[in-house]
Amino acid sequence: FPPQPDRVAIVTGGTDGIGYATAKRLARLGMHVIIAGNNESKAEDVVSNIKEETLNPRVEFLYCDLASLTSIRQFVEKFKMKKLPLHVLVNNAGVMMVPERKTQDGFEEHFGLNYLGHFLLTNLLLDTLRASGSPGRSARVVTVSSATHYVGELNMDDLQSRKCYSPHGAYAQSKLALVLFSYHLQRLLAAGGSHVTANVVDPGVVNTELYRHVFWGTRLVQKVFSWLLFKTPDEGAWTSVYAAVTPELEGVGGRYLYNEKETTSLKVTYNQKLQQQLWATSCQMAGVLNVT
Ligand SMILES: NC(=O)c1ccc[n+]([C@@H]2O[C@H](COP(=O)([O-])OP(=O)(O)OC[C@H]3O[C@@H](n4cnc5c(N)ncnc54)[C@H](O)[C@@H]3O)[C@@H](O)[C@H]2O)c1
Repeated sequence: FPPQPDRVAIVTGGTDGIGYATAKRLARLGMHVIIAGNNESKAEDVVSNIKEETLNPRVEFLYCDLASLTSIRQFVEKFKMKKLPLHVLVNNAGVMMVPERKTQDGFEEHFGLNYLGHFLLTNLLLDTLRASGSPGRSARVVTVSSATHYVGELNMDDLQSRKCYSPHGAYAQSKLALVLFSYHLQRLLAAGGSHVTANVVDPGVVNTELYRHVFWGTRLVQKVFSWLLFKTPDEGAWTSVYAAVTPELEGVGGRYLYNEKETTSLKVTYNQKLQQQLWATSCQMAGVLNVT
């Protein structure tokens, strides 16, 4: 990929796993990388490791708890005080199959953190993204979903899974919502004529700590056969990095990417009415203006 010395990126969850590998790769390309995360205990080591390995001094950590709408707003305020442009936003952070619990604002955790947190973050950063994209050099929103979205169901009457909670179902719903979000965002951006694109990526099955809440048997398989069945975090980051910087995707949005190739997502994700419905509901939940 071409060097990106004058570009700025935010990577959520960039202290671990795929996010860490993504942040490091973008830093290696010369980007100013801001890691947005809640893992403060690791932040200092992570930042100094990336700086050392990439010889790029422009790597920093800014606290952002995606399970708190207030924290997200504070993060955006702090970021905006830096008066930096923003060329790439990687919505990467996530949790998987956690027991039933709620975010600070009372949303089911997968929905609230994986989906709604990124929905708010992206909305609050759209003005900066719009101002930073230019003809032939668009700003990019890259959202990390998962193949799990293929078995997801969006339950508009019970987005918080109150009637019946299944950790897998709630994770799948959050990843499905991210695909719908990304497609609708792309349509909004294109309709507004802005030089910002939105794509969604599936990293594949990657050997990270995301699996900490799954059944112990699966954990065992991960430990023993990771070399055979799982991608490394560096390999898992590849599609995110591709979507963030490849010249092949200049001006191109609304794609679902797996192994750096466009592929089709679940049929229902192309339902524009549902995309719009989810967007409108999310605006209410996150307290942002619905501009559609
Ligand atoms: N690992 C896989 O096989 C796989 C497969 C498909 C999709 N994904 C997706 O890739 C993304 C990255 O996952 P990973 O595998 O690197 O997992 P990981 O557990 O290694 O990393 C997740 C990151 O999210 C951050 N995070 C968690 N809660 C947060 C919060 N409240 N606020 C801010 N940050 C928070 C963590 O601190 C961590 O940095 C996730 O969105 C996940 O759904 C992973």
